[in-house]
Amino acid sequence: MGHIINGKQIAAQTQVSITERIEAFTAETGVKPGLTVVLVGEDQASQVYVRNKEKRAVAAGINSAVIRLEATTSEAELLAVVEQLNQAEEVHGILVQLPLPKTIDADKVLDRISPLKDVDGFHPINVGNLAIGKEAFVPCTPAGIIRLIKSTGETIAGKEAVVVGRSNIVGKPVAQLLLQENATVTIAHSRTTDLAAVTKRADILVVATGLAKFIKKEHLKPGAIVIDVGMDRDENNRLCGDVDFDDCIDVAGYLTPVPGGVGPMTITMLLENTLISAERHTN
Ligand SMILES: Nc1nc2c(c(=O)[nH]1)N[C@@H](CN(C=O)c1ccc(C(=O)N[C@@H](CCC(=O)O)C(=O)O)cc1)CN2
Repeated sequence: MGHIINGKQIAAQTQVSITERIEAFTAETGVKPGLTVVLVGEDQASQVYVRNKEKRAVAAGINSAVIRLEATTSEAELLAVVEQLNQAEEVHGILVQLPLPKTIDADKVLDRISPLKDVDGFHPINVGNLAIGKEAFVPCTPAGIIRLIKSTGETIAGKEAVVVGRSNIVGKPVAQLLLQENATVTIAHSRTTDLAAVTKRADILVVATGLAKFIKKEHLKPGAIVIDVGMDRDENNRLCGDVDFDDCIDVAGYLTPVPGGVGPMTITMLLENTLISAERHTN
């Protein structure tokens, strides 16, 4: 039976140490890290995530604000809000919650956020700096994934890592981070022929396909560390991941559950990025 990686517990422990660092930073500088989240529209899941971000930011000692805008907000109006936040001295981190309404070009908005306040790590300058190993804001979900892998105590250097999925938000950045940790990295995707032959090589398998219970035990190397980034619905409309947990738990060495795996780490890493940004903005 593989070990379950308890993301909820690791996120809570990590939040305690970030809170202590924020306390020390504020005591030394008199500055409270500031985070503003912009939420456009009524997407139910986004509302829950944004409320959780606000609650956890406040608990960590961050000055947290949420700007809620109507679903009918135009792209120009949203860009003007981002511009104001770029100029606001007390705001160290800006996050525009995704998805945005279809009437708004998300890339255009993300590109307008100052790269120095881009705590999501989605701005092309941060993406580029991450790729060439320079100082960058690291996207929160990929950063959390690396922490979860490290929590197993296994070394990453020299291991075969396979990432299934090539999105800009998870697949590509997590591959970059694994490469920085000296893993041998393969990115597989929907056009990969004989996926199981590729995933079976993986000592570390990160799955971000968006397909419910897509990865079965036949895809795994016995003992592998398996990180499930999926947030899908099963046949009973229950939240599940891209990995068939019940099928894989006896073959994997370590496996993240859904819920309670990668998701909780995303918000923790956002708090850390906000602290890092406040430190960089404060001399
Ligand atoms: N600007 C951004 N937008 C979005 C991001 C992001 O990183 N930046 N990620 C997701 C949503 N998200 C945070 O914003 C997020 C998703 C899920 C979780 C989480 O803790 N999930 C729980 C389950 C929750 C449930 O029951 O529905 C879990 O996995 O245990 C946290 C944050 C898209 N948008």
